[in-house]
Amino acid sequence: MATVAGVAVEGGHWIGGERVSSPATFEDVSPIDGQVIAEIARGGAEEADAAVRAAEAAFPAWSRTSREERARLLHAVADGVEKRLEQLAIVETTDNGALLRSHLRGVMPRVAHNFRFFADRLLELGHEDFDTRGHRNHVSWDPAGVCALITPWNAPLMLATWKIAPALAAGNTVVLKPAEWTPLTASLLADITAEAGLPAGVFNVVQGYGEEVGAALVAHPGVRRISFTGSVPTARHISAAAAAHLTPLSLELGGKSPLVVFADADLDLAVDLAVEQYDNAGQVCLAGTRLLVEESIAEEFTARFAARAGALTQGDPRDLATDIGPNIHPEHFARIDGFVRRALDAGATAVVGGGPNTDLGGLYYRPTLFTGVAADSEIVNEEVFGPVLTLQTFRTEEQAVEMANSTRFGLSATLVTGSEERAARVTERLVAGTVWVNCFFVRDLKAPFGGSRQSGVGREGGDWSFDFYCDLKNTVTAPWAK
Ligand SMILES: NC(=O)C1=CN([C@@H]2O[C@H](COP(=O)(O)OP(=O)(O)OC[C@H]3O[C@@H](n4cnc5c(N)ncnc54)[C@H](O)[C@@H]3O)[C@@H](O)[C@H]2O)C=CC1
Ligand SMILES: O=C(O)/C=C/C=C(\O)C(=O)O
Repeated sequence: MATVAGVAVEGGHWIGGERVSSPATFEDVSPIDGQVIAEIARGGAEEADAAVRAAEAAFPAWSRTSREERARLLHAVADGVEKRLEQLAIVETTDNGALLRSHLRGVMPRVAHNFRFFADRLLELGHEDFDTRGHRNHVSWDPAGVCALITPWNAPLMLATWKIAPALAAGNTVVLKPAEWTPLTASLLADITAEAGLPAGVFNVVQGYGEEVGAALVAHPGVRRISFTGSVPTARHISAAAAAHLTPLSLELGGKSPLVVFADADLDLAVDLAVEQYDNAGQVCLAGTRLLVEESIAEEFTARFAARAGALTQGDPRDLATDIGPNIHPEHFARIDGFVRRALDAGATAVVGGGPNTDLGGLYYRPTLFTGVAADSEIVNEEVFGPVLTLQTFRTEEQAVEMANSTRFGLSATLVTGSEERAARVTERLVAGTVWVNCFFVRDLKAPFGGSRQSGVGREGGDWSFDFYCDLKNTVTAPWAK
């Protein structure tokens, strides 16, 4: 048990409704100041197996629990999240360095909303009936079984509960493997589910490294669904493991999304939206990191952007006035810096930032904007996952579309334009799971969410989540004899 920012957090796994330790542990380090904040159990194949078995044992009763009761319990979990919102927010900030302000105002309320939304959606989920030559077709959503959920560190509890809530609502049991850099809020969530009255084994957490407990979990024959959010290389490993048992999987991966600004745009709005892409120190998969700006306004846009970016406050994420906190980990910081150095070596110009924030030290990287970047350069095509944007210009709508679609990713795209007709024309041709027009990150959980190309496989959200987490069954019944 550790005390993090005054909150007691268990470092063990949560398996079958009990805390379980492992012979080995690893240190959880805060990106804010490099302090070790907790010792966490380092699971492996044994713990993955124990968690899947606990989830298998809990499945028959949970899958037959009425929809109303499942929904009630998920609302009770949401109540627990809301009751402990401040604790969850400060623990998450201490663990991953994202802004306390965001956790308090947006992220943790969204965590509660994830549970409430899917609880309510479950009760609305209809069943389809139709006739074929007098025979009745009845389509039902049957729970699939044990779901293995593997999640990243950039928005740990929000991205985990976005999967946990629909998986549980659908009548499945869950084994969650949070990222090893941010294990803490998953552990607090285990306490909250127990307090809410979720039966033992319905929700389990295994802690540890991806290559160890994560790999064992996704290769387990008892797992019926795998949902993963993270990087493309890890997705390849997980897909290969899933192939062995033909386990259905959902992948939400990285991006290199365009933010396209046309000359007819409201320039103040365009600059606001562009600066917003530094949110979470650039560690947002959906971020529009490639600014594509119509040539005639590029000079003015760049000047205004530089002024706005220069006024951002970088510092301790626990301070509510801070706009940009630290990046997650020294390894990740070095990776970001590598991208920036190679871009500079290749001749790019840093009109904003261009290196670590040496005044603050630690893991603080200056928000950076590059111009003079080649279309085929690394910095334009590879995901940095840090506060690093590029700016390229275009002359025609055709060219803008071509540039927007030019990477191997297709997660999101943002358009800023004053023309409704143009927005419709361009949107139709963009390869992206989500397109925002004159806005960014407006999310309705009813909407399908996921990526095209190498940004993902499949969609979750709304009824698409139930489609993924269930085995759809069609029962065809002949007319009964009268
Ligand atoms: N599309 C989306 O919604 C999002 C995508 N991402 C992407 O994730 C990346 C950053 O997150 P990271 O945590 O660094 O990604 P990552 O792929 O390294 O790790 C994600 C999770 O996978 C686990 N893992 C690693 N190797 C594994 C293996 N062999 N088997 C099973 N599990 C394994 C890790 O322990 C962690 O829990 C970025 O590329 C980002 O774009 C991040 C957030 C949202
Ligand atoms: O809104 C969602 O469901 C997913 C959002 C993704 C992020 O916040 C992220 O990758 O940072």
